[in-house]
Amino acid sequence: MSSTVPGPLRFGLLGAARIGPDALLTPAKSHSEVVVDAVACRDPARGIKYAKTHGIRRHYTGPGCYQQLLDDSEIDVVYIALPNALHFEWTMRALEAGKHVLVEKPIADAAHEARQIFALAKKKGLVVLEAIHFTQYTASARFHPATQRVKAIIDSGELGNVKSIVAEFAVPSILSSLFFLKDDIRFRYDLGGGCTMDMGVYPLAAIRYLTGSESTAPKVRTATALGQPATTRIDRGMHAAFEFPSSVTGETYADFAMPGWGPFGLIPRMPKLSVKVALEGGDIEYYNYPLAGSYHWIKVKPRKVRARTEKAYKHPDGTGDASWTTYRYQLEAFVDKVRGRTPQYWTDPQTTVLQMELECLRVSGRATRLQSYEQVANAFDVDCHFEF
Ligand SMILES: NC(=O)C1=CN([C@@H]2O[C@H](COP(=O)(O)OP(=O)(O)OC[C@H]3O[C@@H](n4cnc5c(N)ncnc54)[C@H](OP(=O)(O)O)[C@@H]3O)[C@@H](O)[C@H]2O)C=CC1
Ligand SMILES: O=C1OC[C@@H](O)[C@H](O)[C@H]1O
Repeated sequence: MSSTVPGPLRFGLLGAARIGPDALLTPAKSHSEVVVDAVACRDPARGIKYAKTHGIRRHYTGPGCYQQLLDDSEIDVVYIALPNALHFEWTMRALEAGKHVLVEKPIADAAHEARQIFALAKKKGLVVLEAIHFTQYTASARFHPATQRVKAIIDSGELGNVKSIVAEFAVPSILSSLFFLKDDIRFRYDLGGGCTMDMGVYPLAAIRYLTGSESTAPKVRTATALGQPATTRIDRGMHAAFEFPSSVTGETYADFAMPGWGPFGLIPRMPKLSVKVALEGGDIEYYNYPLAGSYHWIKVKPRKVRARTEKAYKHPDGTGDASWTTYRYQLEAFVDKVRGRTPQYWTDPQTTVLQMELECLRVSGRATRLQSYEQVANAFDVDCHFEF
């Protein structure tokens, strides 16, 4: 069912989250069909300040504020930027309330929850999108032109078949405190924390998309959760190895606080933000794929031929805008879908569900509602290691 609401779609935010401005509030300013009309925040003072700072007309605060926003008949779409463990519950509640939903990644804690979400959305005729903004996985579902360009180079056959692909997203430990709060939701097991469900979502989505294996899950060879004090019960980082059809191998690495190297690990590492693809006839490196809209480069290195560097901030057919972030491209597609138009890029539910299957394989205990990494390892036929 497409939205027949006249005028702009009225968005409501569940949570006065830090990501709100980047993911929705700023992109909404350049979209004529979007108005962010209300925010719900448990803390009255913070909610009022957030609404004022971002020019949001209305706010709901205090206990019960999230449901009050869902019950608001003037809201058409809900953007959910709550801690991961709350995504499933509030997405289901929003759908029950008849709202379209843009929900932050990961869409839920487990694949069976993602299936329930899409089943309810279908029943209600509503749109749900997991906000993995830099790209999505189906051939027709790429939100940022740069990611689309890398896939086009691979698919062109210029460098032959893909042999292996490695995607990394890791913050050096010395920079960690700049990105994450001391009491960050990412470090809370009870809130669905852990690196795999947070930063780990990106490299996994990247290798699935770029190898064109969105409709079948690759085989997980190994999954190594990296150290965090056992008391927190979350993974600080995750390294995983995959095998795709045609023997293409893949690796992902994500880390909240990548240790240094050398004597006592004192020499800091650089942030890791690239996807590297090795093909029969050369290599491609795509730098800053998680935030390609801010800055990126694509280095194409054919064997025996001079390397070239490309950038792509607009689609080849001229659509989009060079100033658009990955989030803005995502919003464009989401609104088109809600309005019943054909978005230039979209993700079918099955690809989102499959991503959840893989995250669960690789993730901290929370993801599968199991109690320990050992149980995760036993629950799936995978070589899981836990290095603490
Ligand atoms: N797509 C992207 O690029 C990014 C996505 N994200 C995703 O967005 C979500 C929010 O992340 P982020 O903005 O960094 O997080 P914040 O901690 O800034 O926001 C989380 C929000 O959750 C609400 N909340 C509800 N219950 C709790 C609870 N028990 N403890 C803490 N907070 C609670 C708070 O709402 P209230 O205002 O009511 O207090 C708060 O505003 C996560 O799912 C994360 O994965 C994050 C960063 C980037
Ligand atoms: O989605 C995200 O993107 C950027 C990361 O730094 C962050 O932890 C994550 O939530």
